Amino acid sequence: MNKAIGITGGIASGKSTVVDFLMSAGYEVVDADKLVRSLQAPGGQLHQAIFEHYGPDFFDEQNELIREKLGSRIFSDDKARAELGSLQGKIIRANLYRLAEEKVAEKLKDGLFFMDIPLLFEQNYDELFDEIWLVALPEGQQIERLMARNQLTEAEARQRIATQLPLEEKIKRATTVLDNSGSLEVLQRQVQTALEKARNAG
Ligand SMILES: CC(C)(COP(=O)(O)OP(=O)(O)OC[C@H]1O[C@@H](n2cnc3c(N)ncnc32)[C@H](O)[C@@H]1O)[C@@H](O)C(=O)NCCC(=O)NCCS
Ligand SMILES: Nc1ncnc2c1ncn2[C@@H]1O[C@H](COP(=O)(O)OP(=O)(O)OP(=O)(O)O)[C@@H](O)[C@H]1O
Repeated sequence: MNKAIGITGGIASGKSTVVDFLMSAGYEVVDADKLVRSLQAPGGQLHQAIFEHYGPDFFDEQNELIREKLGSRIFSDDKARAELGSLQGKIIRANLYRLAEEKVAEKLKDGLFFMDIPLLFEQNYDELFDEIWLVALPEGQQIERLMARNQLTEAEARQRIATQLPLEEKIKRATTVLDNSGSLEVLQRQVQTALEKARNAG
């Protein structure tokens, strides 16, 4: 039986960067956002429900969801975000649980299974994991990195961060905190240490 490790953190905190380290070290990592995107693609379990609720204006000529448009809608409106949660929540949850169950039973490097799952705490996925690694950084730096990566204004970046659980709350629920306020090398060393601990904990 593999050990399941959830990797989480606020928007633009550095989860994908941690995942890149793990994957280049040969570990398998399931990406929850990617799974959600496949469910939202034409023919996927969520596509029809989103189409019926939001209408054709939210889809392009290829019938693909215009993600930035739906993102702008839900990040600026609490009610719209809650609605999207009720529309998608159950199906996403069932698929993530199924995938985790499958992976935990597979033969994997060092008996470790990782899932990159941004909304782990907000949507209460804690019980799926033996360990939870939180990628953390001060809000000022998070805003800077988010603005640079997504070409957002400071107000837009702050608004997105405000839709997520505060960092202090996440720290309380994490088993390991990876501080990403320094260089990539410093982050990588913390990942190595966390990996050694996870392997030794059996
Ligand atoms: C609204 C959508 C279509 C926007 O797509 P887009 O490609 O612009 O963003 P992407 O999916 O890459 O998400 C980027 C980041 O935004 C944050 N985020 C996404 N959804 C939410 C939300 N409902 N509340 C708070 N933060 C969110 C996460 O940090 C995520 O990593 C998409 O984010 C979505 O369907 N969100 C719901 C996802 C969900 O419920 N996932 C559950 C398992 S993590
Ligand atoms: N230690 C670091 N120093 C400088 N920039 C960094 C560092 N770590 C990550 N970044 C940059 O910050 C941005 C956010 O990192 P990354 O994409 O890994 O975050 P994420 O948590 O996966 O984001 P999201 O969940 O929003 O997709 C990226 O542009 C990345 O290159």
